Amino acid sequence: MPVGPLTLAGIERAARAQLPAEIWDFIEGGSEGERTLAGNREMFDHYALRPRTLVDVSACSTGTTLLGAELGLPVGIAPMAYHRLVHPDGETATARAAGRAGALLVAGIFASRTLEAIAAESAGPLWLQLYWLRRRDALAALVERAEAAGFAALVLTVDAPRIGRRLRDLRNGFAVPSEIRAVNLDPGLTAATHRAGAGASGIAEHALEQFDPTLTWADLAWLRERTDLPLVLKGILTAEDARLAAEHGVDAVVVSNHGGRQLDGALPALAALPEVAAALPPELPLLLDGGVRTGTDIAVALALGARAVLVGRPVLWGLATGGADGVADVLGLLRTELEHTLALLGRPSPADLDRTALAPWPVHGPRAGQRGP
Ligand SMILES: Cc1cc2nc3c(=O)[nH]c(=O)nc-3n(C[C@H](O)[C@H](O)[C@H](O)COP(=O)(O)O)c2cc1C
Ligand SMILES: CCCCCCC(=O)C(=O)O
Repeated sequence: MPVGPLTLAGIERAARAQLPAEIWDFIEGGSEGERTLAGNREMFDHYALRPRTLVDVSACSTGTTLLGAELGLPVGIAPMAYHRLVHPDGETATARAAGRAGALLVAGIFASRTLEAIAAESAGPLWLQLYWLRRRDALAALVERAEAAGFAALVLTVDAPRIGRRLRDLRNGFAVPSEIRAVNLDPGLTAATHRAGAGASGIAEHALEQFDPTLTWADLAWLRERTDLPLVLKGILTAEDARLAAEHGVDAVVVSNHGGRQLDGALPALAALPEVAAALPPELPLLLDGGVRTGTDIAVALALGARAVLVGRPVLWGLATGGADGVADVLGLLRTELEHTLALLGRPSPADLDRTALAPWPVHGPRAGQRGP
């Protein structure tokens, strides 16, 4: 009897085999030389775990709380545009799987299913990610709809005044197929997304037209005036910006370099985590995304100060290969791996993880291909 994938890498292989090359490139790719994309993964190799023994681990739990909500595991689904690129059900299937697992779902402003349909399928905490659009009326309308649909927080992405130079998309002349739309936005607003010639990217063209690059800290007040929902900033990589975020009263911060898709050469997310954690008041929830692929990775991020992690591409791999069941497989594997890690590390719950769980990885040299069978 065939055994299903035992790691996210197995699901990745299956997704790659079935997706059209230009969609694969859009999902997997980073910007420019993809150094930050690679660095996100490599940074996890800098840490070793320090297991404690003779600890009762008969009842390990992966649960945590985040902005007042209970999570079954300290994992959320990162906001990603257009889930329908990989599966006809799109974000509603993702929402179903997140709810089943007790994971957070951060729906993207460029979701390809409506906010209301996503909320109807969602049984767990649901946040909405926003870009700072020039058309502030469209943003205000979205905030209102998100509140009405039961979204519990807003996530403003602050690392994308424009889209990074994604060479794969430029080579492919990538444009989003016209039948897949950002249905929560006016079609006039997103038209450029669907056109691109050779050497151009519809995504980048769209962002140049619609994203407002004048966004500064002072603009956060505009959002605050329109909603009582908690405000989360995504895309913070420095202590300076973490301090400013706290001073401006944000409710949580996501350490992120956008999965290596924006500023190439930017710090790997895990490398930025310690300085951001040190700069924030301890009660302010901190999340990390970028390169999280195993339960061990989650444990390392939590030990360095994250309350939870967001996972991006692997969710689209799962969605591509099995719809809601495929996403459930991804979240289930992460939970299984994290639970094993906690038990063998002698830290029975996420709250038991701190810097004492980590040491520098003591062996130098290339470890390529040593990630298991
Ligand atoms: C296909 C794709 C689309 C994305 N779309 C968005 C988006 O609309 N808004 C956003 O804030 N981040 C977006 N991201 C970035 C993710 O939220 C997240 O920061 C990143 O994927 C995390 O890294 P990982 O994929 O290595 O887990 C996107 C990422 C991918 C791969
Ligand atoms: C034209 C829509 C812009 C979508 C941007 C999605 C995104 O952030 C990404 O990383 O890709």
